[in-house]
Amino acid sequence: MEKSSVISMPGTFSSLWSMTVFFTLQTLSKMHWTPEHAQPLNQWPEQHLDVSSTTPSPAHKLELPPGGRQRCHYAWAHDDISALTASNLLKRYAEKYSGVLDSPYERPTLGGYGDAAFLNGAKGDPEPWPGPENPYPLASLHEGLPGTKSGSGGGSGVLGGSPVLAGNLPEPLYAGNACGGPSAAPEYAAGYGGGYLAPSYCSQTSAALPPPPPAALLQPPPPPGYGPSGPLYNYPAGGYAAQPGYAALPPPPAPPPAPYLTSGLAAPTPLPAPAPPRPAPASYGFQAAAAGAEAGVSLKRKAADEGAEGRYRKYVYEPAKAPAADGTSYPAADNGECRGNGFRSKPPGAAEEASGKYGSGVPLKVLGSPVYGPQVEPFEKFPERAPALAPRGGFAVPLGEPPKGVDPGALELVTSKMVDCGPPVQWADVAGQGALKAALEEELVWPLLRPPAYPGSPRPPRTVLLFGPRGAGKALLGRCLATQLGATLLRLRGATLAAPGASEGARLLQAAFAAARCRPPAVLLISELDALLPARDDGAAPAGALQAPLLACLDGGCGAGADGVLVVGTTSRPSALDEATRRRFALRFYVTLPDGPARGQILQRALAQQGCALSERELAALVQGTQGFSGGELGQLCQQAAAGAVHPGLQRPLSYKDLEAALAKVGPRASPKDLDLFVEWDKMYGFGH
Ligand SMILES: Nc1ncnc2c1ncn2[C@@H]1O[C@H](COP(=O)(O)OP(=O)(O)OP(=O)(O)O)[C@@H](O)[C@H]1O
Ligand SMILES: [Mg+2]
Repeated sequence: MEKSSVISMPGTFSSLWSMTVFFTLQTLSKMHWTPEHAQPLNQWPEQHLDVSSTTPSPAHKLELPPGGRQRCHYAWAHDDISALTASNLLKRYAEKYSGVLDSPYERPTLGGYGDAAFLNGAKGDPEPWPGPENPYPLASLHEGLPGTKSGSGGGSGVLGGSPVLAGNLPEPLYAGNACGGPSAAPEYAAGYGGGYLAPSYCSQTSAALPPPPPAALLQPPPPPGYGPSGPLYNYPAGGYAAQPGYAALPPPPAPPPAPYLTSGLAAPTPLPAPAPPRPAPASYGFQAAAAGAEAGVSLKRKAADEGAEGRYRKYVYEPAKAPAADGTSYPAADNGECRGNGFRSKPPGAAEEASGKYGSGVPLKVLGSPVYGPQVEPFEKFPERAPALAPRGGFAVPLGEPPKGVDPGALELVTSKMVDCGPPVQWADVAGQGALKAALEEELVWPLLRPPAYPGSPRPPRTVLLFGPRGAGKALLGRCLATQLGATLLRLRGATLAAPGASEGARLLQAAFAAARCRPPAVLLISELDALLPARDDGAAPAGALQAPLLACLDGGCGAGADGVLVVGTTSRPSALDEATRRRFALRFYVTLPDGPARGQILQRALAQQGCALSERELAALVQGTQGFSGGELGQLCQQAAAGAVHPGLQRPLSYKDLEAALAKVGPRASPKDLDLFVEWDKMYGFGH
């Protein structure tokens, strides 16, 4: 038997029907295709099955890709069926379906047919065919066939199936389109000759289907505002509505103050009579240093500057008080005995207890430039006091003997000239610098006063470097440290030591360290430390011959290695310190210029000393006009104003006009560049606070 052609069945028929026609056509050997076969399948019932040949006609040939065949499993006719069987089959199914074939019908829409029945032309089971799943909704079959109309014509398939079929065949077989595609089928062109090839080739549509969408399109759609064409962040135009419970959010923090601008008092309204023009201090950059220095300050320490309650309240600058009734700036000693650093009969701890630990009720002295000089007392007259004080941890050591090798004459000179007998300085006496004061107390004073936690516990630092512009209060803080430690204060000036020559300076230096060791606890305050070192910036004079003795003494070679001595070095030229010297100072803190509020406090206090009280507006204007002034320069300003107010034969109180006039003569010395260098050095070598 000649190889039969491929005969596929309409997809809209039931499997039974397909098998019937299939086998009928299959077994009618020697049948030949006639042009009648090219008629649409909906005309089949009216036509006889005049199949006389298995030779495929051009209309039977489908250009189907292999994939389509695999997926569709359409039937292949073959010739291994006997003539008898074929005859029987033909007879049987012709009888069975004669009524069907002969009856007129209406063309239903394809949507009424199931999609499982004709998935495979050879399988009529209602169960789903275990073939590959179609991940995408299939397009209409006809879109993929040659000669079909594109578009979504609403016509039914050619073999859309008759209502008779629909009624006769099992329900599940007609649940929809055989291919699972859209139920609407386009109409075919009039000349289309593939009546047999009508839309039942459901699986073949996979080849003709448009390519699957890209994977990106299969993703769930992004939320609004995140689409590729949408804006990156879809902020509502008017901002987010207040959420319940979040309505009272505070406004975002203000940006940090601009460099070199005051962050303190508000700019006052201009005064009626402006001062004569002076090199504008407002453009001065002094606040950059403060801002940079305070960038990393903890809130805890910042609270000190803001006058917060609690343990840091003691750092708050005390308001100005009038001088003592007797006119003396400092309380007279009970017995006139100088114990160094202003200590007299009462230890600082006792004074604190009497006046409240954090300064409330402290009998204030008037600050400003102290009018005292180092009060001298012979070494032998040092009072006994250390044992009487509260336990001071490692800092309280028994009196030491003068170390051997120290020149007794120099020792005598040091003790007579360098012991500071000025008044004690409390934290509250230093305006501003809250963070620095807290850092000094936490990292220096407390560890020194606290008893060692255990034998062999690390030693607290014994050296600290305070660096910053001239007059910023470095020495004042050194004095304050001595007060807090209840220590004898010995003050040295680098320039003074270097002046008499290298050998004499070295002798004095060693004697100072030795004297400090003899009277523990002691604070040795060495101002202008850079004067002892080789000049690095300007290449000028001092040969730096004192550097070696200084380093030796700092290492303990001058008897200063004892526990009871704290060395405080200050400098306004930290860049002059080489690494060896720098390393000798365990702590390095930047003493910044006073900010606006601190300037106001210093001015108030200094002016009160002069018997001058400015109005709030005048004081604010003065604070604004003294940006970049150090504490020392503010004191000079007040002194200059006071000098201007004195006329021969006329003594009048100091007024704001005098201060304005003084502003034309006294100005800040540190330039913005200097301040930037401090900030840089602090970043590199400082400890921050
Ligand atoms: N924060 C401050 N509060 C109160 N007074 C201050 C403050 N800063 C400076 N002063 C006053 O300014 C004057 C100069 O201060 P001090 O001698 O401590 O400055 P300094 O930094 O040591 O200067 P120098 O680098 O020239 O040695 C002192 O009279 C001091 O009382
Ligand atoms: Mg000083």
